Amino acid sequence: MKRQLILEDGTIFIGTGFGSEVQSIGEVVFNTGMTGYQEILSDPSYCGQIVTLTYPLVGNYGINRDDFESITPAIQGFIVKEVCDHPSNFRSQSSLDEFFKAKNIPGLAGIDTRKLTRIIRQHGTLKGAICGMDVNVEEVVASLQTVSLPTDQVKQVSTKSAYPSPGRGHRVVLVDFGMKHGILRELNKRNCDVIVVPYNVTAEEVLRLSPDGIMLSNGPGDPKDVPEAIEMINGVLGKVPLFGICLGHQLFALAGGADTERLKFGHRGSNHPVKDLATGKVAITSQNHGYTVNEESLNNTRLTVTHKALNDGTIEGLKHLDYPAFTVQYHPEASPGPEDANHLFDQFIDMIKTSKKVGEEVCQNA
Ligand SMILES: NC(=O)CC[C@H](N)C(=O)O
Repeated sequence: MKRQLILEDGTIFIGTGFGSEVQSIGEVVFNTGMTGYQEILSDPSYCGQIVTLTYPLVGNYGINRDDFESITPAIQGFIVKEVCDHPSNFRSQSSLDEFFKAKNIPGLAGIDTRKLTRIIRQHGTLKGAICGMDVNVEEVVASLQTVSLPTDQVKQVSTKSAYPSPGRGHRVVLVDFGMKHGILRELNKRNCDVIVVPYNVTAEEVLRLSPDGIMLSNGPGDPKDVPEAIEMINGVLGKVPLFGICLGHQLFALAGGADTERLKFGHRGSNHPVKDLATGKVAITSQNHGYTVNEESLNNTRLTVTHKALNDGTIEGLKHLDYPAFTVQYHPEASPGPEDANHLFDQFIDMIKTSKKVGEEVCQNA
């Protein structure tokens, strides 16, 4: 069935609908990954957004049991050049069409997604609506121009209550701002005794769980929409080693007194080069973010830049000068994407071990 994408600047793309036939609106963003569509569409950081892929044929290996990054996708819509109706893979359980119907998410195929991407690159991220052909386009454009999108995305996707993911190793409190399951998998692989907690947990509640380390997850939206997390981070900083990813990195920066700002069209893909300023080594990383830390705002803080993006020079990593705490803007858990940065989870575990050792020595000398 014919359906369309209407952008707030009045551009229209007419294609064929798949999945649900509901009308939806959201921020239209593009991802340049050549594979990994299941992880992308189930990454909670895309909550409230309509995602388009620049890779032209999507759905070939279907949807399987194993590759989800969350239980239910939080995207507002999915736009591809060509959707595969008959996936072929031993793991495939359903096609994209069947999956999106079951999840009540609209899809649009048959449009020039690279042209759409160029428009977004030129104008910056735009709001858009996926709808049928029977709407009044002028009215839709006018409402897109005036509507404000929700700001409670983190609340929508974070866990409602704490739950354990037990292990025999270090206890890690993982603050779920819209966590990709890949982060939990990486901690589990390292035998961590993980407790996942909601986004609005207080510092006291975190410390009462006696963590050896605190992990701040990725998540959707503007970091400034989560002030309770900034307060929590300041309450735990210096008391327990801390590692943050993506939204966790941005919140760490805000807690440290720095500022964040919106990027024109964001970084979303699986091949973003990032330089480690200490070693000069470049990692190819998986990324999905629309905000970044403002470099000048770091001037009077105790935070220092550890990593930079090679494409546009934006900040990709920070560490605290006084406390065991570091964060990255990119995704060391990949899912999807290259695993060049996976060692950062080991660095976190090493930081926990060192802190424990220092703590023991202090106790012995007391
Ligand atoms: N993946 C993330 O955690 C994204 C962080 C934030 N929502 C941004 O878009 O910049």
